[in-house]
Amino acid sequence: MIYTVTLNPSIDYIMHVDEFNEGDLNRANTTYYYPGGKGINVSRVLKRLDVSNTALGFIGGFTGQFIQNFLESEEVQHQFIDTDQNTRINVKLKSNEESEINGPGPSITEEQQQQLLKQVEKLERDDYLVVAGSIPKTIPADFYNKMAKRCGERGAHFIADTSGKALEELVGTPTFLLKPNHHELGELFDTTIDSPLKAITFAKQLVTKGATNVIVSMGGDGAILVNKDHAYYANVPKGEVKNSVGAGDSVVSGFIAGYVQTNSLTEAFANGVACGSATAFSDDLATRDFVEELRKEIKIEDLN
Ligand SMILES: Nc1ncnc2c1ncn2[C@@H]1O[C@H](COP(=O)(O)OP(=O)(O)OP(=O)(O)O)[C@@H](O)[C@H]1O
Ligand SMILES: O=P(O)(O)OC[C@@]1(O)O[C@H](CO)[C@@H](O)[C@@H]1O
Repeated sequence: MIYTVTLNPSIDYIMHVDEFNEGDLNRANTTYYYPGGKGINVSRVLKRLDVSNTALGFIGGFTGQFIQNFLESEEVQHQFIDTDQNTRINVKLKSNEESEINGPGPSITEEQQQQLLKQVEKLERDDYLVVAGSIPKTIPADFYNKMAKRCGERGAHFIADTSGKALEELVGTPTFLLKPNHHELGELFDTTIDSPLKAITFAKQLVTKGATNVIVSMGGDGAILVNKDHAYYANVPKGEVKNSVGAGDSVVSGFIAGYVQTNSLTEAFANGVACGSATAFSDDLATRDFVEELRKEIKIEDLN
């Protein structure tokens, strides 16, 4: 089974405003409400790719109820832990530029954290656990490490898509896949990643320190996948970017779907990139047909 973890889910409130003027009354012409949080996005896209999975994490209040109803309407399984407080609402403002305001989210008690760790202890050999998103302030920054350790003990694959202190804490911990974008990788090593070759250099350091595979997505400039034997580069398809929210998460979904369906890392990587672009070129998340269409445009090169 594949499990995703979202410690701080959200309703993503998407507002399209023709021309946003700071300090003025602005009126949106279209708005959308989607369940959000990186793990939940990974779950929704996996389901669209016919890969059954279960979403874990903390959820609460009327906003949490909306997310659960939405996931049920899409037949995404979930086993969330109730937080008593409202799940946050993140505002995604789409005008000439894309701006985001993410809420802090509810407080998570020590007891609730233990409940989640207990769920992870039930994982079985060859299961997958995907942790994705930031760690809220009330949870220690090394919380993902505790999950990674439990996965290791159970023989399950641990995958992380996170940034900042949470990513820093994971360096040196055995992981099946880390998926930073080039900004997050640059921040980790206090440098600017401005080319695939530079991304490969720093991704290799993560491999040396315990990551089996590292994918670095670089928006419209392609992506790399590095492991101890290879350094692959993938181009991205051409198209109009409508929505970058969830594009990185979709890379993770496409990779996992490709890997469990074909057992080939290069096929998984290409599928991941196709899936990221299918989301970037859509209003909501990628659909299976669109991923298949874009997959044909992606070529993988081994740069090692
Ligand atoms: N301009 C683009 N053209 C084609 N594909 C794109 C473009 N921008 C993003 N993508 C697709 O989305 C994927 C993820 O993009 P990016 O590297 O920006 O990740 P991210 O910053 O983690 O995403 P997110 O916005 O979800 O946090 C890319 O690997 C690619 O497949
Ligand atoms: O605050 P975090 O956890 O860093 O990011 C949360 C978030 O911005 O990431 C997703 C897109 O990747 C959105 O659905 C969600 O609103």
